[in-house]
Amino acid sequence: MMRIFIDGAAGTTGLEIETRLTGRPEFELLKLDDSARKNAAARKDALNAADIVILCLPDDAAREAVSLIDNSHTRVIDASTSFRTTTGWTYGFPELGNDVAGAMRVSNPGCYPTGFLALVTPLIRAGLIPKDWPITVNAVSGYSGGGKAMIAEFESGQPQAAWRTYALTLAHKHIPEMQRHSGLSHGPIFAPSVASTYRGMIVEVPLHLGAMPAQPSVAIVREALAQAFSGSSIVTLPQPPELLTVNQAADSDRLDLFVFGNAEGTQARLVAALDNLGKGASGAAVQSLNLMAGLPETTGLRL
Ligand SMILES: NC(=O)C1=CN([C@@H]2O[C@H](COP(=O)(O)OP(=O)(O)OC[C@H]3O[C@@H](n4cnc5c(N)ncnc54)[C@H](OP(=O)(O)O)[C@@H]3O)[C@@H](O)[C@H]2O)C=CC1
Ligand SMILES: CC(=O)N[C@@H](CCC(=O)OP(=O)(O)O)C(=O)O
Repeated sequence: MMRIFIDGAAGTTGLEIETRLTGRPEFELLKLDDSARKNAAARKDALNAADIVILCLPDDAAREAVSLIDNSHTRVIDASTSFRTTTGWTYGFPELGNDVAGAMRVSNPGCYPTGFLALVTPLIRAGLIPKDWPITVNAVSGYSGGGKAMIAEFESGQPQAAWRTYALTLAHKHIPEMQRHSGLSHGPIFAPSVASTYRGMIVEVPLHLGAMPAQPSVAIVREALAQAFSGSSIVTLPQPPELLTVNQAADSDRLDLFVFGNAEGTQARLVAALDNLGKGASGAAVQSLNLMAGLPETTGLRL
């Protein structure tokens, strides 16, 4: 049995991972009781006793946790933003060709970048989108994306907006990883928003196909994505439902991709649907854990 320690197991992402791992015979979960879960000495012992640790902490606490590991065998999956563009860390998106199975340090992708990178990276690699193309990404997330604090706000009983946008300084923390792992020469314009629903997410990239140098057809774009993810049962291109809602992939660990186009074939909307707590966080972490443990990647996932 591999020993697993979830640092931050009482938080939104940590609890979801613990639920997915509970009862799995391959893993022994190391746990700290409530009085010790923020005690640095107790955390240090657990971090060093584990074969694989999963950090579900705010950025500063995640950096601290990594600094507390003083042995060479403990492997790390970090759910925070801290190491997603750090040299020496493997970006935990195996469908993009990253070697997660053999990695010592894995950064779990951000929820929005997961949708964004699945939509654009294969098209950039195929030469259909130029690296310097001006890209915009619009997105809506369930409020659990903001962790315990935002959940408390939305569930306080006070009236909440049905939808609100944010990151109006155009400097959201996910832009660096979107740029780095897509291969774009500059970051996209990113317009995220939150809806008054617990979980689920839509990430959309509109494209003027007719203005692009390769002028790819909608069919070519769809085929490039289908080919890129042909080996995956997590990232797929299902038939679009009649109504595409923010809850399309909620309560699952799937990443559903759609390509819509106008009749002339000059414009497209690339759309990714996922659960911010599924493939956007806990599902991706469990997928990476499976690979690092030498197990089939979908073990214990909800597809
Ligand atoms: N929610 C989401 O959809 C996603 C979140 N993430 C990332 O995952 C990480 C966790 O997020 P999320 O679960 O939403 O956040 P939460 O706020 O829900 O949970 C964070 C947990 O960390 C605990 N914590 C804080 N500081 C320490 C510390 N020094 N030592 C031990 N525990 C500590 C908190 O304790 P307490 O309970 O006392 O506050 C809380 O239980 C973040 O980096 C976030 O950015 C990534 C993808 C998606
Ligand atoms: C709705 C909401 O507030 N979402 C969070 C992102 C949640 C997330 O998954 O970000 P990390 O993976 O980087 O933690 C935000 O925009 O900051």
